Amino acid sequence: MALPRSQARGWVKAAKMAQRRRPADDTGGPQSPAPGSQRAALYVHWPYCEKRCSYCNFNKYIPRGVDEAALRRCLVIEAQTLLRLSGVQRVESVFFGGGTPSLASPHTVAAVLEAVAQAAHLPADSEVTLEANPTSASGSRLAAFGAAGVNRLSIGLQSLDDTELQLLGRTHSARDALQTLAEAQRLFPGRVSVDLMLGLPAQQVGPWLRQLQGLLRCCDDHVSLYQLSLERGTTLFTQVQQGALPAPDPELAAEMYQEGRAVLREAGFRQYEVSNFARNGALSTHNWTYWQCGQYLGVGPGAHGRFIPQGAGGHTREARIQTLEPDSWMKEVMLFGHGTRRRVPLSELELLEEVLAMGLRTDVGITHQHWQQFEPQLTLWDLFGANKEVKELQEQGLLLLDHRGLRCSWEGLAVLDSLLLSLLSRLQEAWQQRTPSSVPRG
Ligand SMILES: C[S@@+](CC[C@H](N)C(=O)[O-])C[C@H]1O[C@@H](n2cnc3c(N)ncnc32)[C@H](O)[C@@H]1O
Ligand code: SF4
Repeated sequence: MALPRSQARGWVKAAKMAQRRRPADDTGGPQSPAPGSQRAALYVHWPYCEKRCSYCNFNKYIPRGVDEAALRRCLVIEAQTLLRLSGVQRVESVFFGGGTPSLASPHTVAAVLEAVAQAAHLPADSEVTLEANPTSASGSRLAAFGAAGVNRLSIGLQSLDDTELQLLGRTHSARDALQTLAEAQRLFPGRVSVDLMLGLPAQQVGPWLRQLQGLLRCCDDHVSLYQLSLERGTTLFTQVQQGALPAPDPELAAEMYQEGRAVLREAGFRQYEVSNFARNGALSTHNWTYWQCGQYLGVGPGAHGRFIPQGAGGHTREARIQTLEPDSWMKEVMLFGHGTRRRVPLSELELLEEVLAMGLRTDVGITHQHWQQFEPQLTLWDLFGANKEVKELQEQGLLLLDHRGLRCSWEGLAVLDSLLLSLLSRLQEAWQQRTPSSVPRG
């Protein structure tokens, strides 16, 4: 029986949501923590923002007053607990995301890093990224974050057009954003990323491309392009629903994306993932771990993690989700040492679906060696070598299956969602055809 399309779509969405770095070379990726190894990446969620942006439905809160000392204590305790539960001994990267982590005090960032370094090995050259909003990232604050251990910045520029920034409910102007970008590059040369959105209501291809070209004249070596996803419950969604704003046009958004990636390629950027572009090897090590299905620990309200807990048979990887609301999360951390709200053991098939959906987001795709780490018996050739739909996708020049493994072509990467539906269906079909005795354990 094939995978129901609705379930396959769930995976496509999950893989997209995971958008969110030591380079190897300009064709491969960084080494990611292997499945079940004692290495992991660590994500820390700062749950507060100054103001709600009109499009954002991330787990964030507008505080009346933050007891930062208490929050810091809880982040430290939870990081220590999850490192102990996972048996992780080496942390390859740390990512402070949010919310707006550039609103945190650099002291909080330093305290979390110190706790991680005490509980595990945190190599001196580990990538430590902070998401920064222009309004809370003055030069002196960025320098203080650098002194606290941050060595990479991801700046939420979103647009270089003040009218669009107002529509998005951002607290900064294009000028603020460019000033922050210049200061960031002075302090973290070669390690500054910018997020640019596309597909906004009423946005046109030409002006947006001129924004991108303007950005390329002053940006560093990493750019993320995010297509607006109109999320229920946001102000923007209501404005569109009530007719106050035109609905984003998916065809225009697709055109912006196609033209944008061509402009970035022309400027020497490698599209190493569906939304991410880097030159001079400036890939995100941390995000690479997600796409390669390495282990990661998620610390803070609403953070997600994937790791094999020690002592519970030691084989099954779990998806962990921390309690969303900061005050409830803090109470749980003080009581239990962590605020894990849900632990979901991943079946072997679910893990393979993740390997497929996440790996194909990258230009490297899934190498045979990588696949074998997760599934030693059923090879990529066994699965897809004789499949009619896969053959058709290869003939259309969208997919490649060869001695290296399975990956999208340049054209295929732009339409990954439609390819994934067929591939995930084929994986589930093959899985169900196996006799129970041939299903590997571990
Ligand atoms: C959740 S924010 C956190 C970092 C920071 N607070 C900021 O605003 O830049 C991370 C990125 O997610 C993207 N994002 C958030 N909501 C989105 C949406 N509805 N559609 C597309 N991208 C979105 C934005 O581009 C943003 O840069
Ligand atoms: S986009 Fe960033 S700043 Fe805006 S509400 Fe979301 S997390 Fe906060």
